[in-house]
Amino acid sequence: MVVIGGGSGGVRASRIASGYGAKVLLLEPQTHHGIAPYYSAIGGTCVNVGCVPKKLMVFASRYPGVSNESIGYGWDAPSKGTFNWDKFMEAKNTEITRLNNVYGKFVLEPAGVETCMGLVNGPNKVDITLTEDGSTKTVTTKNILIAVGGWPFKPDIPGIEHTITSNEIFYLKEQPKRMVVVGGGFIALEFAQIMDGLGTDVTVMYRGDMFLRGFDNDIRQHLYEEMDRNTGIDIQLKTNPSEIIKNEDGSLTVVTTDGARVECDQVLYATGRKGKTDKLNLESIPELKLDKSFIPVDEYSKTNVDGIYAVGDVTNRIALTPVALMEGHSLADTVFGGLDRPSDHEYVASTVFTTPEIGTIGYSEEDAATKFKDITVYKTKFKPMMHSFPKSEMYTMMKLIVDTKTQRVIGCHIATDGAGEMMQGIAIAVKMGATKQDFDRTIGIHPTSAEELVTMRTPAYTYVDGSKVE
Ligand SMILES: Cc1cc2nc3c(=O)[nH]c(=O)nc-3n(C[C@H](O)[C@H](O)[C@H](O)COP(=O)(O)OP(=O)(O)OC[C@H]3O[C@@H](n4cnc5c(N)ncnc54)[C@H](O)[C@@H]3O)c2cc1C
Ligand SMILES: NC(=O)c1ccc[n+]([C@@H]2O[C@H](COP(=O)([O-])OP(=O)(O)OC[C@H]3O[C@@H](n4cnc5c(N)ncnc54)[C@H](O)[C@@H]3O)[C@@H](O)[C@H]2O)c1
Repeated sequence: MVVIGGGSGGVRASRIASGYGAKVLLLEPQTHHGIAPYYSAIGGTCVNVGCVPKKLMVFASRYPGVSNESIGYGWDAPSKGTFNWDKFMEAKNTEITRLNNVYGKFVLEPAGVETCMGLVNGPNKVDITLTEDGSTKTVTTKNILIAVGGWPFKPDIPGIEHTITSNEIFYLKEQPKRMVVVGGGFIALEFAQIMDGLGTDVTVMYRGDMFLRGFDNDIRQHLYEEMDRNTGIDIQLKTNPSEIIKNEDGSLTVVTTDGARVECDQVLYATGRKGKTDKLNLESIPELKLDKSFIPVDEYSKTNVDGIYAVGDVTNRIALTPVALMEGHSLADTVFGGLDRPSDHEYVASTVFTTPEIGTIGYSEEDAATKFKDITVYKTKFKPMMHSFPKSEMYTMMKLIVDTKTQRVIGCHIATDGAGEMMQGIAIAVKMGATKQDFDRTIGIHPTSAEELVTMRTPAYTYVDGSKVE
């Protein structure tokens, strides 16, 4: 098998397939992270310009909040300190280089990885351009796995070339003093909060009524209120830029469709990602079905052409690292391990690493009411001990959505500190099919916020035949 793309899905599929005795060649343009044109390297988006460096920035951004609250716990007013962008970025780069080296030793060396661009050239042929010297060769193979991931999408408006994406933010030479973030998904909200925490003046522009479309509505509203009250972020809903103007002093002016103007130093576009298929020479397999930039696959990650598979973000299923890992693993188990392993995308938990974090699994209240018709909703909002003692106005929200007929918990949504860590355990229970009674007979851990999940006894309201009954 030739695997094009050494990210989460490609690396996992390669390792498992070669464990079954398959001859695998894995292609990736860089051994180490770095700026344009690739940004990514072995390990993929997650390790180089995604989950990992992002989470390091999340950690960095939360110290001022902790320091502020410490006053309520009896600490004399701690110095606010200043954030040193250069120092952080240097340490971040060293850490990502360390991870690249780990991949080199444990993935590149044993798995026969070529550092090169791979381009398909028909159903069983891949052209390889070596990164080192630009020389080319062609290999023939029984199976091709396309695991090239995604790339940021930016709408085509005047001045868009002056803006950055999540790729560039990890390599900015200096911390912007003022920043506009465009979008209302995971990346926009995470970076808005990161940069606010680090001391940048942030404006979020989201074109819709409320950000995080598709998430539970109460949780979206809750996050909005928490961000509005506890951060300096100027959240502008129903707002979309129409033009970006570069001024003589290097600053930028964002002009919105309703004529407003916001001055800033950087504009971060986080308006979604497309599949990175544009330079893959897919024209060489005209029979291969595409859905715009994405490659549709069946539950076994097989395309409509025999011997060609795709996993991860490029398939436009669920764009998360653990999902790409599962897809790559299942594919290798099925094709090389003789097992029947369809990918399983039901009840996948995820977390938006804002403050508070938004941990979620299963159906939102709105989707559950449409699909299951009769549901029972349990809901709580409270000030957790950690924030109530220092008199901070920071609230937690937790919701359980239960299928009334079977009593199965079909959705759980948590907005609180550490929701990601909390949600992983809940995800096991929900995936196993736990009922509300299973939650009820589980003894809480005291004193925690999480114990609320097993002590919510009275329904907030129900839905009967899809309609809300208070
Ligand atoms: C800013 C950001 C933050 C994120 N945070 C999280 C998070 O907290 N949690 C989470 O679960 N997910 C997160 N994600 C999503 C996660 O990174 C992706 O879902 C995951 O990396 C997808 O894996 P993949 O294998 O499909 O592709 P990728 O990891 O993108 O790997 C694809 C690889 O293919 C290589 N490639 C592309 N074209 C070619 C070619 N022609 N030849 C050879 N190689 C090629 C690329 O260089 C790349 O390294 C984040 C994403 C971003 C952008
Ligand atoms: N914590 C995590 O697990 C995490 C973090 C980051 C990214 N991710 C993954 O990466 C994916 C991509 O993240 P993302 O934030 O780029 O995408 P997204 O799909 O989550 O959000 C894109 C946002 O841009 C808006 N948008 C789209 N086109 C627009 C346009 N023309 N003008 C204005 N706004 C526009 C959308 O309304 C949406 O709010 C996520 O869906 C997620 O699966 C996960």
